[in-house]
Amino acid sequence: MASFVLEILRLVPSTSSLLSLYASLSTSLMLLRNAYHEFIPQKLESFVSTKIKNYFSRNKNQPSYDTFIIDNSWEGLSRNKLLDIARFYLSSRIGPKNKIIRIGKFRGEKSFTAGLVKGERIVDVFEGVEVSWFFGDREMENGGGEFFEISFEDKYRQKVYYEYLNHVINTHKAMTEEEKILKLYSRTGRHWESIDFEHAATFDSLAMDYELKKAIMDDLDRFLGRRDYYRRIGKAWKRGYLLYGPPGTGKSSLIAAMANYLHYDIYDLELASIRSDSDLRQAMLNVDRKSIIVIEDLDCNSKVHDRSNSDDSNSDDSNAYASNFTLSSLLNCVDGLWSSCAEERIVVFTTNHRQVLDPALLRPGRMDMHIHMSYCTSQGFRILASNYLDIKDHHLFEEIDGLIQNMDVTPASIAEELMKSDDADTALEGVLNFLKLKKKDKDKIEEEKEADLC
Ligand SMILES: Nc1ncnc2c1ncn2[C@@H]1O[C@H](COP(=O)(O)OP(=O)(O)OP(=O)(O)O)[C@@H](O)[C@H]1O
Repeated sequence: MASFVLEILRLVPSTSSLLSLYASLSTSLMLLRNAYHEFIPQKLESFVSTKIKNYFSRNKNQPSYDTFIIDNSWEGLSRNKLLDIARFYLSSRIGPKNKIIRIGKFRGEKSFTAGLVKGERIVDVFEGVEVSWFFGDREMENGGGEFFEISFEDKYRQKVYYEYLNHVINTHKAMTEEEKILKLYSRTGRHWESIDFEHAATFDSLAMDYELKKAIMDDLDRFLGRRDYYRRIGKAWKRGYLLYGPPGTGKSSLIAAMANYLHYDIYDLELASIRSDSDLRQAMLNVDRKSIIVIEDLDCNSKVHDRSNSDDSNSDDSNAYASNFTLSSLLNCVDGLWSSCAEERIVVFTTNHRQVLDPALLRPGRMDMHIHMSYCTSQGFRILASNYLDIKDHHLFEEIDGLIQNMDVTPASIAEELMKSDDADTALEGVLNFLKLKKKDKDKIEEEKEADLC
């Protein structure tokens, strides 16, 4: 027995040999760790450790999550529309769990609007799948700024990608179409900003001849119903109108009537605010579908004046009118290659003096329809009387008709007279006196001219 114990003791390593084994083992481990950090890139290292963590967390029945990011860091000119869609969609998903929310009440809206605050999270449930949204803001680098993060269990990746995101887009579409309040956009800096557009003008209230009015409405109807036609003939689905005529003949009113008729938003593009060709392209590309882009008072923009009457015609670059943008760039956005990047929209140019515009803008095919906004006619006057006084006939109509036909008076000035009284007799007397005064002035000028000739 004693010899057996002695044998066992001999086999057990001594304390010193155990210590030296421990020392060599820990040295090897340290060397291994240093080599791992030195030769394995950090990205690969974190990938491996995430995978290991995921593996163990799965084994502990803890789900792993995937994340989609919606931001504006994409290369290119146009804004990521999913940002706006997400913001709008989430405003309808804000619930009691959100401790801090933004609230506001805006023109045209019956109740409050709620919005997410940056740094807040919101959980949406889609067909039993929990989707967590985070609204954040990065430094403004690479057009970054605001962003959304959508996180969900990785096993629902396909569902979120193919079904949930479409659900978000479709819900946004249905919400905006259902309670669509038209918007009037203008540019501040490099961005479009909007306010609610509540102009009451309609084709019914427009004082212009019936035939012209009908021709415009028919043209718009044809445009709306011709999506496939435009595809077939290989043209972008858009339409251009040039409205020309003296101030106060209703050019802006016609644009408002068109927007109300089509239910399109208006984008008011001031050429004076455009800084370069790329700025112009960016402005045009960031216009949504179902919109009217309005470029008013073209004659006030030196860049679009008739080149044949301009000193610039002798310059090296005959297209460059000023330091900001070129006419060719404008034309390109209207009906060139750039115009085909956006569809279902209408471009309206207005001018008080068509004759000073560059012929390139006026050549056939450039603008689909040239609409002359004329001085007030008898038909126009009847419409104004019906709008302002709610009357279809009056004993003064004939005398007023006789004067209006031979004079250059704008619908705006007749409208101003009609607004002076709610009483039809008084208001029409006012119109008559105004016209008689105008006629007197006109006769005097003609007499003076004749005298000069003699
Ligand atoms: N054809 C019209 N039908 C009905 N109202 C009109 C018409 N023309 C002018 N008015 C009235 O006159 C006001 C001014 O008209 P509007 O601004 O549409 O004219 P405009 O041609 O766009 O003028 P400008 O060239 O100065 O911008 C309108 O608010 C409207 O009340």
